[in-house]
Amino acid sequence: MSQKFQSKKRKGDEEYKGLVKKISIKQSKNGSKNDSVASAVNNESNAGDDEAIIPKMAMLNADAIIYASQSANSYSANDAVSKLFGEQDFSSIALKPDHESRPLWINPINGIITLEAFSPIAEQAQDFLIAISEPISRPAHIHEYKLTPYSLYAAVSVGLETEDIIEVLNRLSKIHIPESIINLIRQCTISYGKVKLVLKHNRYFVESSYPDTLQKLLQDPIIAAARLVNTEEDEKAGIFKEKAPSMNGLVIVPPQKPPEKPIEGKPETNIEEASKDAKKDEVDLFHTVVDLEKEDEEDDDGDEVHAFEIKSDQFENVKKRCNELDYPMMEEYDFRNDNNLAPLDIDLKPITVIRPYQEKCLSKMFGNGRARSGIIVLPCGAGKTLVGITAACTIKKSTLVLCTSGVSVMQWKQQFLQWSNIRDSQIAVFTSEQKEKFSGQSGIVISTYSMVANTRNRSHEAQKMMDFIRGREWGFILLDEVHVVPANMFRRVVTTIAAHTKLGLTATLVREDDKISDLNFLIGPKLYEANWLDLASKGHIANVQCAEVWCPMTPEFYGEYLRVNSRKRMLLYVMNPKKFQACQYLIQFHEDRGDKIIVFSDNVFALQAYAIKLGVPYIYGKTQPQERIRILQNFQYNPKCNTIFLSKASDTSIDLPEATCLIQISSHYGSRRQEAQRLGRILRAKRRNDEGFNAFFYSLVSQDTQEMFYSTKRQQFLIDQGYAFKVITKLDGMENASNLVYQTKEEQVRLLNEVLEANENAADIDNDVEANVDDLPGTITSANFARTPGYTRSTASLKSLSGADGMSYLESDGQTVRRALGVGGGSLEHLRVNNKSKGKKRQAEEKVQHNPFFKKYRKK
Ligand SMILES: Nc1ncnc2c1ncn2[C@@H]1O[C@H](COP(=O)(O)OP(=O)(O)OP(=O)(O)O)[C@@H](O)[C@H]1O
Repeated sequence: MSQKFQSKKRKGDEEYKGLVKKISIKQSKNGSKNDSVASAVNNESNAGDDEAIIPKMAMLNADAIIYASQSANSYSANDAVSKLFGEQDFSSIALKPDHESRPLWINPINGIITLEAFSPIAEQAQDFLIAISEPISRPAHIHEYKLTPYSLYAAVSVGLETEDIIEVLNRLSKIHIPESIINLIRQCTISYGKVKLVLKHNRYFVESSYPDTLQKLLQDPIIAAARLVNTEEDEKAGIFKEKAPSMNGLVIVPPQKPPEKPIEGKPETNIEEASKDAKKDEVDLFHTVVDLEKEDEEDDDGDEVHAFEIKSDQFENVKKRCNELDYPMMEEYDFRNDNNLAPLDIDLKPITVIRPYQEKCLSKMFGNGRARSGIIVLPCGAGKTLVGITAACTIKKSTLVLCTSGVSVMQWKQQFLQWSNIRDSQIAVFTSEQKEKFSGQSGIVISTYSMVANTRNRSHEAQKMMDFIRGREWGFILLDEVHVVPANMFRRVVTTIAAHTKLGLTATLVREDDKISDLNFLIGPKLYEANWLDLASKGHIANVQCAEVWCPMTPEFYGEYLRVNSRKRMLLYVMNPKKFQACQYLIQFHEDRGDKIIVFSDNVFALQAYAIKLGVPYIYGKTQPQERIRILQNFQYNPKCNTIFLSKASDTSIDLPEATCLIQISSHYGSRRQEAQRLGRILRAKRRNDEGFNAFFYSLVSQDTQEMFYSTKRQQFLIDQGYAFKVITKLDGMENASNLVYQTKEEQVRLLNEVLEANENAADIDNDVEANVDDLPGTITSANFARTPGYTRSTASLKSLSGADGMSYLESDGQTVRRALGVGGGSLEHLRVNNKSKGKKRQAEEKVQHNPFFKKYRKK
């Protein structure tokens, strides 16, 4: 087990112990466990709004853990070696006789589930585990998941029930489910998912199949005061039927009909059929999970649903109160029966075929014929946009889409027009530049979080647009890149706009500020999370070779690095001449192979210095829109423009499927999310289905500097998704390259002086990003593609390429770091030969005729 892995584990265990301690103190103060929970609820009620919205899940978690830690010793066989394993000694737990055919094991102390990903039923087991637990780490052979109160809440939200979860887990487990885990599941699911908030005919109803729960809620003074007693008109309208008087005035909602058309555009692919047959045996073995959902539907049909109405201006208070009472309300929208909101005439175009995993996440959202609010997590480039559009086509009501930048706004609009039959007049854009309204009763508005959440300095036009957005009821609100929006901005948006269904989309449900829990309650539970490597193996996203390239510092740079303050240090390790050379060498190497390369730097000083020195075009926050479009178009369609430099401005929202190689020269501290988003720029590579195709992701780090620490931190998310980072300690062949920059000591010292003379602010990241990104027009779309010259790009055969062969590397898969010099049989030279004629041809072409586009970027 690697040190990193162990320290992560230790940290998790310490957090648990911390919680246990906290709870124990509360218990001794308050006398009993229940009192402690009650006091926690009271404390939360008194806390600010931010905390009150989050129920006491952590407390539940801690309660369960107390149980677990008390019984920890009972898992030890207490033999001679037990003490070596401490609390992790589970030698007394008996394996089931047929444990070999069962794929998972559960840690009774911390709820971590270890899955054998090579088991024949691993795929189905993964589906189940995704529904009930958080994926922690999913490399090729062994996966780790963790049961948490949030994940169990999400499980209940998509229709799983307590006993079913325990039953299926038991079937899949090599050991009998430990008592501590059963307790955790029971405690976390007992009250969740039992109460729903349903908006019907513009009236809010609290619904449940458990009348006792509703009675309990009605005993709360705040909820009781918010209740609206049903009138006779309701009965006449036939919406409800009074239950027996003993039900204290609760009404019974007629059972839901199953949806006529579950999801628009359901694919009927042969692949699906074929894999169904092949997996029949496994499915038989796994029938419990599959049947579970069927049984649910059947049960649902027979269930009596009870409800009471609440005043519409009180729904936020009731929601908050239910959270405090630990009965968080799931939000569901009965869109098929909503005759109040004007319908939106929108359908997927007949040519649109959604992929199986896209269908799977949508089935979690629309599983019971209503629309559930929640979050869908799909890798970058896996098609979140189409998932959102399909959801809008299913709900068919006015839709508000919020994105992080003006660029994304334009891309969303273009994608709506591409995939659906929506008319141009029905789709409006609200950005700092355009303030459009749709015509007619219903339509789509696409805007940014900042436009909607901003409360200061609104222009008259913007204010009118805001009144338009706030003054109406939205059937659906789509929240793109939910993980990046600051919590307070998010709260402002979600609480001021009336929407029946909220869907959050993201690739990286990690926030460096650990505010993910806010999202669970502001939007809803996570409905689905896809496996990156799984989608790559099926060709939906590209296979990527990841490598960290270690660049030694020159003695002069390192001497200054040890001397100067931390801001200048950053500039020194980014501007290290050896890194310059590595970058240039990799660009040449990959251009010769026929790759299109993006070089990322979030530091503008370095971005400009590298790009100008290497004669390559670059885009950063201050680049004018016209110039930006010109550069991107050249990158996409000009065979002579194969490399561009981009700043932080293009981390997300840039769709360049031509890009097949990414080199990162400067990255902002240890952001795991940013690293994943950058990788996302090449996951959508057009050529991903070419035989043997690999995209390449290089992170250049200066050896023995802070950058190495940040780099390791940044990679963690991708390592958890199963990506293995090769560490290249020496780029094979670089020493023989004669045309590299900064070869002589004089040149290196001159560069050092430039860095030392640079203003302190030169170490800043591209701060113009947020300010400018809203103003930037979209990247190349099918609409403006028509206006571009008819360039085509020939593809090289990549059959024989297998990665960074021949380089000296260490491999880091999160668990091992091993030296593997020259492994792979090939060499850089060998790889170059495969595309040599093509590379030579290109060089020859360039020699003859310099493209005027580059002139500006070549150093005079
Ligand atoms: N079902 C599908 N059929 C054909 N093409 C698809 C499908 N789904 C997605 N795509 C294409 O895949 C590409 C990536 O999609 P999209 O931009 O929605 O990804 P994303 O998940 O939002 O990525 P990111 O997180 O990086 O923004 C787009 O070019 C899109 O048109």
